[in-house]
Amino acid sequence: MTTSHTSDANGAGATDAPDAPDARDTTDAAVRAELSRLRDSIDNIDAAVVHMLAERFKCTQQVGHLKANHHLPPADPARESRQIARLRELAESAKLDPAFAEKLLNFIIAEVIRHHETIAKSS
Ligand SMILES: O=C(O)C(=O)C[C@]1(C(=O)O)C=C[C@@H](O)C=C1
Repeated sequence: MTTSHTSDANGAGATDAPDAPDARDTTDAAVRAELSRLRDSIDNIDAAVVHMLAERFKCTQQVGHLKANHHLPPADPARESRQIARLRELAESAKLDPAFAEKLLNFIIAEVIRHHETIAKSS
């Protein structure tokens, strides 16, 4: 930003020469740097989530084959209840919304059950 401002959140800019960098330029640069730093961490976390999910699905694929081979049902609601109770507790102690943790686990498990059903049909 190279023009002067009549006012801004810092109260800066009103007395700047038209083409001089003002306080808002400095703030913008600092905010952009902070945003970029945080986004780098978010990208790393998203990558870790994808890798962890890929590992989880590798395990559940094996469970799917085991269940199909032994004529076990794809879903195990009692196991799910224990997982949800455990995850809600973990979420609470990690200051994550337990309802969100439960929704996320249910979303993942629904996909796993779909995979199990596909495996069972094809075996
Ligand atoms: O543990 C099992 O029996 C699974 O099939 C895995 C899993 C899960 O994704 O965690 C999926 C479906 C079941 O209803 C319960 C749990």
